[in-house]
Amino acid sequence: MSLLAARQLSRVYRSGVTGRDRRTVLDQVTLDMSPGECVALLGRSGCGKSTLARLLAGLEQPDAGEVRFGGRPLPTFGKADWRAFRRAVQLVFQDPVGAVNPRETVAQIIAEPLRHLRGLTGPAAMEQIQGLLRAVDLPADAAGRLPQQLSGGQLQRVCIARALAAQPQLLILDEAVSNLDLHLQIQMLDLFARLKADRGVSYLFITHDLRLAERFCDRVLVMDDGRIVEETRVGGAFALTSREGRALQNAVLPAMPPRRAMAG
Ligand SMILES: Nc1ncnc2c1ncn2[C@@H]1O[C@H](COP(=O)(O)OP(=O)(O)OP(=O)(O)O)[C@@H](O)[C@H]1O
Ligand code: NI
Repeated sequence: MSLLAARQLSRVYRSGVTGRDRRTVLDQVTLDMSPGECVALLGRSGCGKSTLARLLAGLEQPDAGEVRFGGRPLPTFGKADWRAFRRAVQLVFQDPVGAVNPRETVAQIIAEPLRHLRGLTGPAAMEQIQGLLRAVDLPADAAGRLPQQLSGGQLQRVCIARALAAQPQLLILDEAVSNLDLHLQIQMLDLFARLKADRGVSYLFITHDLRLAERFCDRVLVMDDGRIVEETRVGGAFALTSREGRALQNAVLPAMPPRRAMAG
């Protein structure tokens, strides 16, 4: 069974006054995610990871190819199907400031998907909001604050809570934990791992840190210049062999805490 799949997905951005300058940002990308699977997507800045994430989430249309959800191509969806898709596939962006309305409180931000996607309002919604804030390690009184009253890392966790509020089947994390300190990154990954174990949630985890990918994911995809150039299962001493993959394995990164700290 396929949860979300991309078939020969291409995206070309046009620029210049006449739109004559064309840049192929995604070049026939094909991938398949199974329910409950956790896939890491790595590759240098500008290789097309975020573009692929937006296409998979249905936020942008491909120039060629298609995205399929549960075996059906997205363009054939009716209105009710779109709502179900919105609920099933959530995306968290790297920049939390651009992803929220600055005039809404944290509670209002998280209440949005609860109301629109799950039909929850009033005390039932408030209870969910408090539970979600606890899950992302924010204090209960954060509910009444505005985005500008939070740190970048706190606002990022609000965005994660908002995505979780939909109870998605697939969470696309576009460097969604990269701006958090390592301790919090691991805490969030523990939370995601629990949701994976308890509810079978799947993840597309976009990162620059191969070690986090290795700890958290079942499979690693390496992108280079709009293509997936390498794919490998995680486990044992796996080696990446593409030019990009080798660069990732040789990257010098800050020290990780010991593995048992992951569970804590
Ligand atoms: N809306 C757009 N119009 C034109 N070009 C774009 C647009 N969005 C992205 N690009 C270009 O497409 C390429 C891929 O961008 P993308 O953001 O997908 O890369 P990325 O792998 O996510 O990079 P990063 O690791 O820095 O986030 C880049 O060269 C970028 O400049
Ligand atoms: Ni990106």
